[in-house]
Amino acid sequence: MMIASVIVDVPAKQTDRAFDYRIPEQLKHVIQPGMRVVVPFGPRKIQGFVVGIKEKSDFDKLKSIVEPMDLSPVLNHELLQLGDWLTEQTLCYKISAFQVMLPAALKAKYDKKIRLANGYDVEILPLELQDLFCRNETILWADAVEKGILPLLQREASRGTVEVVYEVKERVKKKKLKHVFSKLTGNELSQAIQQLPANAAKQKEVIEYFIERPEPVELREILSALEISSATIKGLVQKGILGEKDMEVYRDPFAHREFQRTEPFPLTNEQEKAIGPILDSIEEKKQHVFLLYGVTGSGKTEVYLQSIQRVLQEGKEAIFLIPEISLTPQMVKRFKGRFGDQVAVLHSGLSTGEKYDEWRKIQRKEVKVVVGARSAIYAPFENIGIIIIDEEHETSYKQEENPRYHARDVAIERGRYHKCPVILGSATPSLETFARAQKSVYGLLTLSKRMNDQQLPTVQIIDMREELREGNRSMFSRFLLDKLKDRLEKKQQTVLFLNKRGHSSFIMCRDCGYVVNCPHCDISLTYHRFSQQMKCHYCGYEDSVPTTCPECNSEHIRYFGTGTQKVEEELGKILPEARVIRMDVDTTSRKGAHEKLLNEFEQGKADILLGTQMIAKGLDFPNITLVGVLSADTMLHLPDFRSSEKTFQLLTQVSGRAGRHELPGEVVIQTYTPEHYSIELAGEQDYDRFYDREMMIRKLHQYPPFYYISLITVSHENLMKVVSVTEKITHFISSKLSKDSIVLGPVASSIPRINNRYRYQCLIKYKREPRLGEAIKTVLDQYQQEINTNGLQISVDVNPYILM
Ligand SMILES: Nc1ncnc2c1ncn2[C@@H]1O[C@H](COP(=O)(O)OP(=O)(O)OP(=O)(O)O)[C@@H](O)[C@H]1O
Ligand SMILES: [Zn+2]
Ligand SMILES: [Zn+2]
Repeated sequence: MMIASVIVDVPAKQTDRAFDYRIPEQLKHVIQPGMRVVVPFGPRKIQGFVVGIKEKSDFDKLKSIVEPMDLSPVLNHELLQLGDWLTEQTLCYKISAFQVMLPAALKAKYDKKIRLANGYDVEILPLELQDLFCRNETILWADAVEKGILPLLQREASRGTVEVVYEVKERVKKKKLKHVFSKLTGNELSQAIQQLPANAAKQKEVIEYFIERPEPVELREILSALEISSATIKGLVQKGILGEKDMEVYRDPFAHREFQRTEPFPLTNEQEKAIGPILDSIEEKKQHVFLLYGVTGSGKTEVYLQSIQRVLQEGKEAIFLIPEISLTPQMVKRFKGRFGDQVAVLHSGLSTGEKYDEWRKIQRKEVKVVVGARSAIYAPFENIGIIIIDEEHETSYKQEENPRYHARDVAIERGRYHKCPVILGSATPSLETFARAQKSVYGLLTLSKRMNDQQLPTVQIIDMREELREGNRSMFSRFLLDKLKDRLEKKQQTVLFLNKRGHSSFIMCRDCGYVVNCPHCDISLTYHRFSQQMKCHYCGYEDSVPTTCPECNSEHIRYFGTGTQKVEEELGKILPEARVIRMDVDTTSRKGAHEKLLNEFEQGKADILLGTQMIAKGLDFPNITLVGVLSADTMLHLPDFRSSEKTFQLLTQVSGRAGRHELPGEVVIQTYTPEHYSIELAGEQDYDRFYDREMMIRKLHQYPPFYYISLITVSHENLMKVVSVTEKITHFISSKLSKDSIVLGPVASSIPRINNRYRYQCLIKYKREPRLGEAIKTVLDQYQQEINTNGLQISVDVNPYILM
């Protein structure tokens, strides 16, 4: 008898182990480790992953596998092992570890069918199958099971003649939004304008919009772009000029694009020196982790590209990770330009189905390079030759839900398996990584000069308190304003950066200082200009903006904070001649908008690019000679020991956008705390001194990289309950650890209540605690009953990036 060990799709403590199932005779040669199967579990039939096959079981009465869900394994041997490792490292359930490695389509609801693979004729199939495929383009999986032809199909699948397709049900991920489109041709529209009454200015504006851009547009977008109400559109719909329909908003922006092929540059001396050890490591087939520490614009990307090229020559595959926010069209162009259609791109703009298609290209070895954000680290390649993590310091590489993994750790683990180099690249490495490079745990490769031999841009720090004292109440210092005017005259471009992170716009009473908070969470509500609503970002609570202050009845209660729209308005007043492109979540929510705006800026259609985090990275335009940072310190005051590091990194990245080509660059940083070392040293672009300074502080306060930390957060509706459970946990953990470790708690989390649940935490700092994982598991076991029945929640984050 053949028996399969199966991890079932029930993420709970009691089911977090393999269950044995009998493999029915007719599936004996079908079932393999790494396949998904349907198994009976209690009264239900659920999905599971086969993790092993054996001949004996300790149990006698085994149930049988109902059917397989795949023709070939979706998780290869390496990824199955990686799942075990993830479980150990992040203390998550096995099933969560497997699921995080797969595209959403394989988790979702779907219709499963089998069809002839592209380029094959029915004649290639055995007779029994020919008949079926002659009559139908696809065969339902369920029918194939019933007819008993799965083994036949499987043989064909391994020859590549048939394939399984999943049709993701619409409901799952695809988002449909109301779009407006023109029912008339360009000429007809022009005529229609003539026929409108003279006072229909708004309607005329809409028609002009469609003459310029005939494609359908999302309703919400045109309303905000033209600042009109939906009544204007309705009027045009009634006249039969426009139509409305629901349309899918996701599209692959690269689908129909031709990419111009580029050739490798001859490397500079510095680049040669940096790439040498990487190429050696590829040659020797040895795992090696490198930090490529190169200032902005020093040609890191070219080093990545040429390393990948070597890997491809060896017949191997490459994974290139980049933060979602930097996964710009420019970056994609550089990869597709060099490697053509050997590149798969995984980004959040793809629909579930499109992501699944890209994943399948990887699995079927149709591509050799994957470029993508965090989850692309699980690309199912089997012969990896290099893994590269660009902007390795970015915190988005840490997943903030279970399994709480860091892509850097996964990369190093996979590199170990494949015996290949792992490259961590940054101009501002994380302290953890730089410290390891200093201790030679990682190889240190340095690019200290910019490509064009230009100096790094000069940086001027402006004290905004001083401005205020001298009567300047504007959000622009006089110095920055002068520079802006100067660039306008010279017809050079400026990037204006507004730091939004940790800086939400809230509603405040100017008379009494009252701030509107969420009634369920101890945090202020965020104002959403578009819907004119206030929203809680933690529980979703929504309310309209009060017209008078609930505290003092004053009418001076309003939106506070500097949004990009507000900056744009102010620019319009002080520099009316400047052409401004604004990039933020509002103007880039539509697919392709991001690229379109950047293209316009590149083509010189604007003088100033104004934006948030999304413009801090990756821009490489020759005409940018000035970068202005409007609010440098908003992030400094977050309750997070990494806030100085994040501020330094961000300021350095933004500054790096200026003067990357022939023209020299200049940076102006406005701040209320010019004396803070992370701002001062970002001004000097002196990473090394920042590193020394910050390391001293980390050492003093016993934080990473001197100590590891783990965070346990307890939450419950009853405050007393939370405090007492956290206290017990703190005691228990302390008793299990060595005296060199520090256990802090119980303390209230920095957001002490979310969705009416109180939150307390216990923070553990340690250098080496092999028994910590076990101790935490014991805690979870002990409270399992309460977690299941009375709503207690305990979450564990090993190496947390968010401490709130
Ligand atoms: N060897 C080379 N010869 C000529 N030009 C090069 C060479 N290497 C890189 N470049 C060009 O120099 C510019 C900067 O290089 P690149 O964008 O690779 O730097 P980077 O270090 O990745 O920058 P950042 O991290 O700031 O985005 C690019 O326009 C690139 O095409
Ligand atoms: Zn008030
Ligand atoms: Zn809330």
